[in-house]
Amino acid sequence: MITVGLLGCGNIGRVIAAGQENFKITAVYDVVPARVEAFGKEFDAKPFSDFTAFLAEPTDIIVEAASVLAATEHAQEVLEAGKDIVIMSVGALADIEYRSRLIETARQLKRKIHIPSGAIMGLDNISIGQISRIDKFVLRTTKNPASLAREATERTQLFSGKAHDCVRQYPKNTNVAESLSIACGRDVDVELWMDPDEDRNMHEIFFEGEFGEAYIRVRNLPSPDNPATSYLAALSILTLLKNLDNPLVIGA
Ligand SMILES: NC(=O)C1=CN([C@@H]2O[C@H](COP(=O)(O)OP(=O)(O)OC[C@H]3O[C@@H](n4cnc5c(N)ncnc54)[C@H](OP(=O)(O)O)[C@@H]3O)[C@@H](O)[C@H]2O)C=CC1
Ligand SMILES: O=C([O-])CC(=O)C(=O)O
Repeated sequence: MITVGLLGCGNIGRVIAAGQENFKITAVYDVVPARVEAFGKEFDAKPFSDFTAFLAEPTDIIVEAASVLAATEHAQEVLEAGKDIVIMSVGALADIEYRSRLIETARQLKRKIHIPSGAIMGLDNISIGQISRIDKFVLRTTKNPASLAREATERTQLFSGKAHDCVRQYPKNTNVAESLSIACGRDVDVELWMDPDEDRNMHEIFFEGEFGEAYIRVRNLPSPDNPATSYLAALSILTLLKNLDNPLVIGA
């Protein structure tokens, strides 16, 4: 049985904990002590408010489902402690120097950094961008203003530019832009819109290159506990965890 240390006892953490089968969350950590205590009690995991003690607990893998700040602060020490990590707050990897350091540490220590597909589809074959010519890559994300903690009476563009800049400005809403950039091997173009008539978290991907062209549209239901996060993102990381010990690897 794979043992998991969960960093972040929020919306995604709860979906993962409720779906445990071939893995067991044995240790949990969060910035909110009362939350981590209650979570530990509910899911029979040891609660920690001190990160060093959390990391020292024997676990096979740490799952970060907290924030870009948490991933930035802790991913390196997780790898240095000899553990694999799953990073949900992929925006942390927009810092190229930091990303390179993490990858180098993982390579030296023979550890893995897993990035779930999250709130999008198609990440598998978008990786062909690493070996093949790409002529156009645009991610257009549209959310209800409430999901962005804003108000608007009409469709409004919030951002147009590169993924790295977008995820820095909207770290709770555009991690997918960074996942796509890593998969495709370039800082992709991003548009972020808020639309009061859209009740879903919509991600449209326009992809053209040597292979031909693709258009992917995902209209996600928001998570019940956090409208900024699509429910698909929680399902995605849960699926990744369930397949960690599966010898059959599917997809690019
Ligand atoms: N890759 C992808 O496709 C997607 C990624 N995400 C990202 O996944 C992450 C988790 O999402 P979700 O579960 O919905 O978020 P929630 O806000 O519901 O839960 C996150 C939990 O982690 C806590 N937390 C935040 N910062 C830290 C820290 N530095 N150390 C310890 N605990 C911390 C939060 O506390 P507090 O409430 O006090 O902040 C909260 O309890 C987010 O970063 C989100 O942006 C979301 C959707 C898609
Ligand atoms: O959940 C989503 O739809 C996307 C999201 O918030 C992110 O990429 O951070």
